[in-house]
Amino acid sequence: MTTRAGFVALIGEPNAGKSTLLNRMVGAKVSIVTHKVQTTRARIRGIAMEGESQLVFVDTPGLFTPRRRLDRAMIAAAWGGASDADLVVLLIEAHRGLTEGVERILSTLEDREAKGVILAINKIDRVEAPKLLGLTQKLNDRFPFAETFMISAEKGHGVEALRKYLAAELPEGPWLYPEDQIADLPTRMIAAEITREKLTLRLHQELPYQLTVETENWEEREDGSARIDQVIYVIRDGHKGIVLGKGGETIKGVSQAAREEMVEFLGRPVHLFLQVKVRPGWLEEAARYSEIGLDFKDGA
Ligand SMILES: Nc1nc2c(ncn2[C@@H]2O[C@H](COP(=O)(O)OP(=O)(O)OP(=O)(O)O)[C@@H](O)[C@H]2O)c(=O)[nH]1
Repeated sequence: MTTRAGFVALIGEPNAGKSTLLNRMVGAKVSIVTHKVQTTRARIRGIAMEGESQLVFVDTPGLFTPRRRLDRAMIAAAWGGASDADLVVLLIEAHRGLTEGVERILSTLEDREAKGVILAINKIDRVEAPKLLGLTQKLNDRFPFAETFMISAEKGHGVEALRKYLAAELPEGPWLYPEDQIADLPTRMIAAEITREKLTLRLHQELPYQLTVETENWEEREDGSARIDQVIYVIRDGHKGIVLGKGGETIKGVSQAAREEMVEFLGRPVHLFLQVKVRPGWLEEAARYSEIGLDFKDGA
């Protein structure tokens, strides 16, 4: 039996549908979908098994024009992730086509002499077939993609075919993560991710970009419940206020929503304790960068 395994980087403009696609791909055989699981190579977003292949999806933050130092580090990490990956999938939006942003990404791919890049045209539910064919032609004239897929990450169209293709293209080799390790979910990380998601939902654009959630303590209680202590780290005092909200309203809401989801996920009662702490200087702390899997040798 030949096993295959490798890293797959999903790249694309913000809003292209990377998270949606990732969730689809990881699908029922979910292992981990979290920003918080790290390796020395890149941040792992999820692992999918397809036949005898293990696909490890690595994170690439949205590609945009970097302003701050951390942003630049993020971009470097994104590209680091892409160049480290065995396969790179460029996700673009069918109705937006070859935008300036996509053009920039293609130029970068050219500069880096990226080979075997797979094109996935997403949101095909939003355009008519003739337009789609024209776009496919245009993009393939612009860049030598190894393969083109037309998908709707949201509706699930074409996702299975893409996943099967990726699985077959991965290099032969042993699985990177033992099956039992995948099954044994890093629940702490998932719990942190749940809280982060609730913060995102509640704060929208206000969400401090450099916010992290960590599960600091997890205690199994005799009555079958779990006590989970988490810290929301922000980089400056002002952010603390945003997360807490007026009279603590925001954090209360977040805590309640997160707790409910954790109860559902764990199938037992949860006592959730959230704290907001300022970790100043985080931005400029090089050590932190490497800890969160960021590599800023290019450009930062
Ligand atoms: N119509 C349609 N909408 C989609 C499809 N896939 C994703 N979307 C929507 O597009 C939006 C962006 O999707 P995300 O998965 O968050 O995009 P992303 O690339 O991860 O975004 P960033 O995190 O900003 O980089 C969401 O509102 C999705 O529901 C699709 O196939 N069709």
